[in-house]
Amino acid sequence: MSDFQNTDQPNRPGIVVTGASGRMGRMLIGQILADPALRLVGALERPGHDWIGQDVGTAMGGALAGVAVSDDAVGAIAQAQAVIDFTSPAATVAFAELTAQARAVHVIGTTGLEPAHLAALAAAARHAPIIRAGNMSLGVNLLVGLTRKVAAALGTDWDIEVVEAHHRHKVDAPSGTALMLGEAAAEGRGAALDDLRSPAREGITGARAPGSIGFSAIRGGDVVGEHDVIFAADGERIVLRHLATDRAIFARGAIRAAVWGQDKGPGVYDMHDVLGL
Ligand SMILES: NC(=O)C1=CN([C@@H]2O[C@H](COP(=O)(O)OP(=O)(O)OC[C@H]3O[C@@H](n4cnc5c(N)ncnc54)[C@H](OP(=O)(O)O)[C@@H]3O)[C@@H](O)[C@H]2O)C=CC1
Ligand SMILES: O=C(O)C1=N[C@H](C(=O)O)C[C@H](O)C1
Repeated sequence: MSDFQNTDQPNRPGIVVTGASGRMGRMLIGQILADPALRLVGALERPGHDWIGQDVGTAMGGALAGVAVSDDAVGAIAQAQAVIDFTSPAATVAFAELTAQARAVHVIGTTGLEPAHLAALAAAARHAPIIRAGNMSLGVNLLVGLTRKVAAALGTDWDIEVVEAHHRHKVDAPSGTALMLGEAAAEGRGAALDDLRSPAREGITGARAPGSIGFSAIRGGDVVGEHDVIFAADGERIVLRHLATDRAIFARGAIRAAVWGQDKGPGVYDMHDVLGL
C-alpha cells in the first residue's frame, strides 16, 4: 500500500476532476477510479471539447467509468465534496467561486498564479477549504524544508540558484515548484522572495547581487519535472535535487489532500498541512 493511501474515511468523498483530458486530469481520474475509497462524480472540460458527452473511462481508452465528461461546471461541482483542479489560472479562479458556493474542498495544483488570482482564491477560501501547492509530491515538500534549513545555516557568501527542467508543453516559468523552493530559501534567510529574487538574466546583466536568489528554466521533450537548489560558494557547492519521473506522485498527493480536507474549515492550506511536515 502506498504511503499516500487513505482508506479510513467512512464516507467516500465525491470528487470532480477539472481539465479531465489533460496530463494531470487523466492521471487523477485513473487513480480515483482505481481506489474503492473514492468516488468520481464529475469530469469537466471546456465547452466544445471533443470528450464532452463521452464516458470519461472510455474517452481515456479504458473501461466504462459511468461518468460523462461535461462542460457544466455549476451542475458538477454542486454534487462534489472535493474538486481537484490542475488547469489554468483563469479557470482555477472560476472553479474556486463555484467550489466555495458548494462548500467543497478545492485542491489546486495549477501554477502560474499571479497576485490577482491569489487574491480571488483567498476570497473563496473564506467559505471553504482550499489546499494549494505548486507541487503535491512528498519528495518536493520534504525538499522545501531542507532548502529552508540549508539556507538558514549558510551566509550570503553562498549564492542560491534554483534550476528547473520541464517538458516542452509547460507554459509558465519559473515553475511553481521552483518558486516554492525559492520562497523556502528566502525564508531561511529571514526575507521574502520578492526582496531577494534576481531578475531574469539576458545580455549584460552585471555581476550577481550578493544574497540574491536566481532562477533558470529548461524546457524540452517529456521531462516530468526536475529541480535543483544550488548553494554555491568559493571552492564548494551543495546541490539539493528532486527528480520526478512519474506524474502519479502529484496525483497521489492531490487525492490525499482532497480526503484530508474533508473535515477542515474554510482557509488556505498547503501540502505541509496535509502531510503534517
Ligand atoms: N502542483 C503540482 O503538483 C502540479 C502542477 N501542475 C500544474 O497543473 C496545470 C496543468 O498541467 P497539465 O495537466 O500538465 O496541463 P494540460 O494542458 O495537459 O491540462 C490542463 C487541462 O485543463 C484544461 N482547461 C484549461 N482551461 C479550462 C477551462 N476553463 N475549463 C475546463 N478545462 C480547462 C485544458 O483544456 P484545453 O487543452 O482545452 O486547454 C487541459 O485539458 C499546470 O499549471 C501545471 O503547472 C502539473 C503537475 C503537477
Ligand atoms: O507543469 C508541470 O508539468 C509541472 N508543474 C508543476 C510546477 O510548475 O512546478 C509541478 C511539476 O514540476 C510538474
